[in-house]
Amino acid sequence: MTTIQWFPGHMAKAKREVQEKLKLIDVAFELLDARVPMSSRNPMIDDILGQKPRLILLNKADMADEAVTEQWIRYFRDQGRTAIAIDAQSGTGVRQIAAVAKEMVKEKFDKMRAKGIKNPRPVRALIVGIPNVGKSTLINRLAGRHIAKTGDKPGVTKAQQWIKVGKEMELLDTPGILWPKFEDEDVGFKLAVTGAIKDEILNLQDVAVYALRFLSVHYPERLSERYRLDNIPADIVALFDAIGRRRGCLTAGGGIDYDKVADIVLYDIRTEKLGRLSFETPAAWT
Ligand SMILES: Nc1nc2c(ncn2[C@@H]2O[C@H](COP(=O)(O)OP(=O)(O)OP(=O)(O)O)[C@@H](O)[C@H]2O)c(=O)[nH]1
Repeated sequence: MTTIQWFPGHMAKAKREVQEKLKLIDVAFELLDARVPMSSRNPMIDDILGQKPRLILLNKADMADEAVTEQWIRYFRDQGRTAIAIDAQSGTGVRQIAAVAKEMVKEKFDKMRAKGIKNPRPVRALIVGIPNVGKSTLINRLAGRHIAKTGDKPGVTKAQQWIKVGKEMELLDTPGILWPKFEDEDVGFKLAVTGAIKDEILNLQDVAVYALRFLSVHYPERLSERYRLDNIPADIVALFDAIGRRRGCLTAGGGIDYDKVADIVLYDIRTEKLGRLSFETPAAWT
């Protein structure tokens, strides 16, 4: 497993690498995490992709709140962009990608035909996204076989060739890896909550505090149900205590083991024990 350290030099290199690849392709697939579409977005993406046709793929939609994902699709549509929800792991939504991509580059290909090219080449595409957003999983899914290395931990993508996706599309087998806006603390927490950045990077209790505050406001009924709480204490320590007591997270001295509570809450979020959750809504971005 490689660990990506994002320093200014690395970011400049990553940008250059993506821009080199852009010369080879017709359409870019911007892969985002449907649960946190803004936090999983590269802050310079418009600058990096320029005028290249772009299809936004809201991945891991199986874990996101469906209603919120619909809002995001509308949000992007209002900005003149096309977004679709997919689940690269199970393949839901993946089959429509080639058709939508083809439609997006129709003008360019019509021009080729007008110049007398009868059978233009397949539409060429590149996947770009931050670490752990599902690039390798999607490449494998589109290829219909195992090509790219995937992993639970961030930073595992390797190897470059065209992969055939049906007759009409081909994909570069090495995705463009870009960085998130990690200087923003909120972004860091959201990426940590959804498991996109490694648990060693931020303090787990801090991440759990962030998650519980969010859930208390946006999904209180899920917390009540999961941890059998009659009411959700407004005080965060009281909430940790309540969950800790329910789950028997006690220290040797009989106090609450806050690390254990944090572990349980984050595990429950990441394994959908609290249901499908979205941690960002478009309302904050309009
Ligand atoms: N539930 C769910 N999990 C997914 C989906 N897509 C990918 N995953 C999981 O997310 C994790 C990361 O996926 P990868 O395909 O390795 O991500 P990547 O973007 O290639 O990661 P790097 O190699 O770090 O750049 C893996 O555990 C996948 O199984 C999805 O649509 N739904």
